[in-house]
Amino acid sequence: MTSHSGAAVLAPTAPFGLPRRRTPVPDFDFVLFGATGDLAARKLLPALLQREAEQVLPSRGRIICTGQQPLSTEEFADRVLSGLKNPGDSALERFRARLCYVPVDARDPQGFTHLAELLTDPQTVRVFYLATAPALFAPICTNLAAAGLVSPHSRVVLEKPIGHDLDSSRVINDAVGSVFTEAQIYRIDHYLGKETVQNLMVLRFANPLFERPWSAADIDHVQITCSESLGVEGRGAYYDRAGALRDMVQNHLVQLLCLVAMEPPSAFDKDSVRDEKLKVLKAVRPITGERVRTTTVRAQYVAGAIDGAPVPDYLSDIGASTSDTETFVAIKAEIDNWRWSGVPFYLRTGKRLPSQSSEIIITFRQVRHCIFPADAGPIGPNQLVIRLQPDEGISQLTTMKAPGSGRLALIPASLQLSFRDTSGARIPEAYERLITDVIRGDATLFMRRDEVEASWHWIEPILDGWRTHMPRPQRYAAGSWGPVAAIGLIERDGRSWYETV
Ligand SMILES: NC(=O)C1=CN([C@@H]2O[C@H](COP(=O)(O)OP(=O)(O)OC[C@H]3O[C@@H](n4cnc5c(N)ncnc54)[C@H](OP(=O)(O)O)[C@@H]3O)[C@@H](O)[C@H]2O)C=CC1
Ligand SMILES: O=C1O[C@H](COP(=O)(O)O)[C@@H](O)[C@H](O)[C@H]1O
Repeated sequence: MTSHSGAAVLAPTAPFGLPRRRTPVPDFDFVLFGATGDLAARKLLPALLQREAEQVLPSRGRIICTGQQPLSTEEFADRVLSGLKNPGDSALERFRARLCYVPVDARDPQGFTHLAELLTDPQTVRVFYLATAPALFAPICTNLAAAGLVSPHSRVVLEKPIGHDLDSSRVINDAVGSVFTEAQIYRIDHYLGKETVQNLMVLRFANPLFERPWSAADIDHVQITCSESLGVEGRGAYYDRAGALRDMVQNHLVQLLCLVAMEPPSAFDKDSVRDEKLKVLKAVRPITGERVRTTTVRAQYVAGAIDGAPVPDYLSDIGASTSDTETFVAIKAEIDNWRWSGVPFYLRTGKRLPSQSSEIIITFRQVRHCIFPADAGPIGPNQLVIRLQPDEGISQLTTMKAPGSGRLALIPASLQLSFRDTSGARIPEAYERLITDVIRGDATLFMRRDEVEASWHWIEPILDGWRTHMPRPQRYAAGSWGPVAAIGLIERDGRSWYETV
């Protein structure tokens, strides 16, 4: 086999991804708060429709949608269905039959009595999915409890970010925790539902080939990049209050860091995995005071171009005349434990970068002694590139002999494995898996309270340091890989950022 780049391709010998679930999805009532919002329209309802098309949903499963807007079920369904791609095979009609819309103001108990009229069977699994601003999580939970809607078979899903900082996150967790037990609370981070992110655990813990050299003894550094070419896409009001650190690093990048760095859990179950992630969070070195200057970069995009098309600056995108919100962050993180001492983890994320791509790159240490003549060419470090999106897969950068009978020449070569080509299967959207996991009651790919708070505990000193020492974000042109300072962050250590596809 050869790859599109002409390099050799690793032939797969086993199917990838976590074991396929056989447990059927039980009968359910899925109550979606924020059903008229952006997340519901772009991710949640399409994910449910896809599950419908795959005939995974039981015939007794209702999707009860709520929002403030006074819509009838028919108006809501018309609006939603017109925006969804028809998967064919009568799935759209079956899906419409499950939908129901109830106007509910999260802060007004009245609407909850209407929900109570619908939710009459306490034995049916009830999922309350809170796709609203986090400020509404507490009132929604309080009103659900007051209306008698919380049964032992109820679960609540909290969208990220949970809070704005450690204190606000604790307040929300306390309020939700006074109504639901921890086992009933599903804190979602959709990155954990991405096929390749799950595969990271399989890669590490089902392949001794990778697990054995997985430490400071053999790994030089790790890069985690989530690059977006998109801007804030109509979410300016939210984003300008959050910024890239809260929006992406506190959750998605920190979770990826944990999955790369954690010790092998004793089993693939929710608490074993979450216990190990928590240990990593406790070992990440705090970035306090002036250290933000040398270990972090924050920046905001100005006008530029992506793929030849002009792109306006951030202020025009959010319709404001001034803002100090960062749309780019780079951080050098260090983990103070036996396995990772001395191995920097470089985290980078930003909007309006050259490509929409997320990757984890593990760079191994150089050979200890080179036996080849200097004129054979350099030996680059081995790299393992885990592509989360697009074109999910793995590449291994190696050094090979250039074919031919002349003088020995060493060349870099890439062994590529594309999950799509390997399995031939459609790669599911993260929310498809996560939503059915909640209905099934599997919390393995969700965050526990202590994890979320430990992550805020690490993020908060960075926010404090920025307020004091770096109140103004640097600038970068849309379509570039961020400010020069981000390059400096890694070059100071004698390394360079890997430019993602
Ligand atoms: N959009 C995204 O890509 C992502 C979003 N998230 C998170 O998901 C959540 C929702 O985000 P998003 O969809 O973008 O937000 P939107 O602003 O698009 O939607 C907010 C939703 O909340 C509803 N709402 C607002 N106020 C009330 C109220 N008082 N009572 C009842 N419902 C209310 C709105 O209803 P109405 O329209 O009727 O007012 C609307 O359905 C946020 O926590 C966000 O951080 C997480 C990851 C990605
Ligand atoms: O949670 C969020 O994630 C998206 C990026 O998700 P992806 O699956 O497209 O990589 C980001 O655009 C958004 O700002 C953030 O809230």
